[in-house]
Amino acid sequence: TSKRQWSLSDFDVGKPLGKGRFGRVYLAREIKSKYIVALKVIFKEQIEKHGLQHQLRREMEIQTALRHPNVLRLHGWFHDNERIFLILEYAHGGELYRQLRKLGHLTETQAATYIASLTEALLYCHDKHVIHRDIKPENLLLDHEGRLKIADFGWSVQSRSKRHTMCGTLDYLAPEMVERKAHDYAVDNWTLGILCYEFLYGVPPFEAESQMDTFERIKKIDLAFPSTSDVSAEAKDLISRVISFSVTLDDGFFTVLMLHGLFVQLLVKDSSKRLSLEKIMGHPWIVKNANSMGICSN
Ligand SMILES: COc1ccc(/C=N/Nc2[nH]nc(C)c2C(=O)Nc2cccc(NC(C)=O)c2)cc1
Repeated sequence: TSKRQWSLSDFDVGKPLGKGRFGRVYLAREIKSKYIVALKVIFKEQIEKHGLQHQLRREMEIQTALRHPNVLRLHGWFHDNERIFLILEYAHGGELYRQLRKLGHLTETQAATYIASLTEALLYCHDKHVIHRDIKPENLLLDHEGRLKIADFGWSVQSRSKRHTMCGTLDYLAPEMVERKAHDYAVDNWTLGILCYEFLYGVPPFEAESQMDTFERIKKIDLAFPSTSDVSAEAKDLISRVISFSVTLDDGFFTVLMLHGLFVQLLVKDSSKRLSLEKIMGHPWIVKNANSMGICSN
């Protein structure tokens, strides 16, 4: 379908699903096939104002090329004078963030299933040399079966529901990002550790009063597990291993030459160390708790 020339007249546009910084997302049905999609409308003027044309084109090329059950499909796109329309896969369950807020925290089966799905999606993306860099609960959607879908390659959609200041939050930034070091595949791994913690405890591990405090906590890897929660030792082992692994990568295997504040070069001495994603898939907590189909009833 992505080869066809689409236009707005091909669709019945339905209710708005949510608002974005650059436009809105609507439920829509392709008239001929009756196929339900999510139509994301982006205003060209907004994109031009922020000089994001090339980034948008790159994100669209990436997402069109990715085919994976845990990556939201971009079926195609079209534009008129003032708007760009993205024809996206519709995920009935909406943002995982909303489910997490509603439930407070997830069961170990749910958390392990989502982490396994995310890891498989990241293995696929990294295999295609795509680094998402922006994985947070707001960018994770659920389909009608509860299957996780990574959405928004680079575009965060402001949901209509009350939202924690995701765009401003530093909670998910890995140390190399916080210290403005070149990010790399390890960033996505790091974010998995953050998300796993948030799935099980309901809050990200380095949440703090101010941004500066969060900065400091990330740099020091000030990771604490509340004794009140009955989270299994295996889960804590996975979280601390993934987070400390990323830092090890940062300290031991990354040599980032920074001159005059510019990134000069990123040398990964031992690229085999990067494959921590496989290690996540083989971790006892994942093997024991994750649903192999990537689906788990609430
Ligand atoms: C407000 O309650 C909602 C419940 C479910 C949805 C489902 N959205 N599903 C989507 N499929 N493909 C895309 C793209 C989307 C989407 O962007 N959803 C979206 C956008 C903005 C905010 C929200 N908010 C929530 C709570 O899911 C969802 C959207 C809103």
